[in-house]
Amino acid sequence: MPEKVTLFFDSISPYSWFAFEILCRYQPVWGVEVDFVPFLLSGIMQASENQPPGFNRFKGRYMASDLVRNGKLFGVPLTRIPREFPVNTLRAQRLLTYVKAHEPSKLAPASLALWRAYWGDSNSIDKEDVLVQYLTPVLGAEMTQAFIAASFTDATTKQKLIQETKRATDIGAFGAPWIVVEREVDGKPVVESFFGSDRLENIALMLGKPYYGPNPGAASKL
Ligand SMILES: N[C@@H](CCC(=O)N[C@@H](CS)C(=O)NCC(=O)O)C(=O)O
Repeated sequence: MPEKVTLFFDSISPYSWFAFEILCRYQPVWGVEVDFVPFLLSGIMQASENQPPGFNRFKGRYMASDLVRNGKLFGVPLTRIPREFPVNTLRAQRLLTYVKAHEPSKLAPASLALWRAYWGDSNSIDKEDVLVQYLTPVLGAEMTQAFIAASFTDATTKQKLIQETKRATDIGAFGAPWIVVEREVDGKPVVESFFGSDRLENIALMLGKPYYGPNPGAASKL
């Protein structure tokens, strides 16, 4: 059984952005299979009877500075809590689900573009013109228009997003990023879940892989 890391994410979640970036950097270092899976955090919150941390004003205030500090630590251009927060990411997550199904190699750049739009540039990703602006450099103008139109109406995409959200709930997810690590120990499959972008070091330890901090490329040049 090959080692596999599955990252469930929603573009509303800035901590998912950190984990996604770091996992992209470590995938070639660790040589493990990585699967990025768009899900719907609002569905996870509902199913797990949890609440986004920002709903508590003390946690919300702390998060605002924690996020900017972590952006610097991880080398991710998160600048501030977006002007319009939260936004509904149903359209964005359906669109990423559609991209994964039809143009899988574009999932990572498309996801990163949406985080940059919302958490970097404070542009609301529930707006079609924002999706067009940020995805055109990734998919090209024609494909962007076609994918946006199709993903909003396609029944398979709608079902897939529901299924993936349910799959994460069934594994025990209560937040994002939700990271599932599959490996074999003594010939038996072992599956473990991790919550948060601050668990990459634990994952490295579990997989018996090196961890050089959030930017392995920079560390190797030291
Ligand atoms: N300590 C985690 C925090 C991650 C986090 O707060 N994620 C939010 C979404 S952006 C969440 O789902 N929170 C649920 C909870 O705190 O129970 C990290 O550094 O990544």
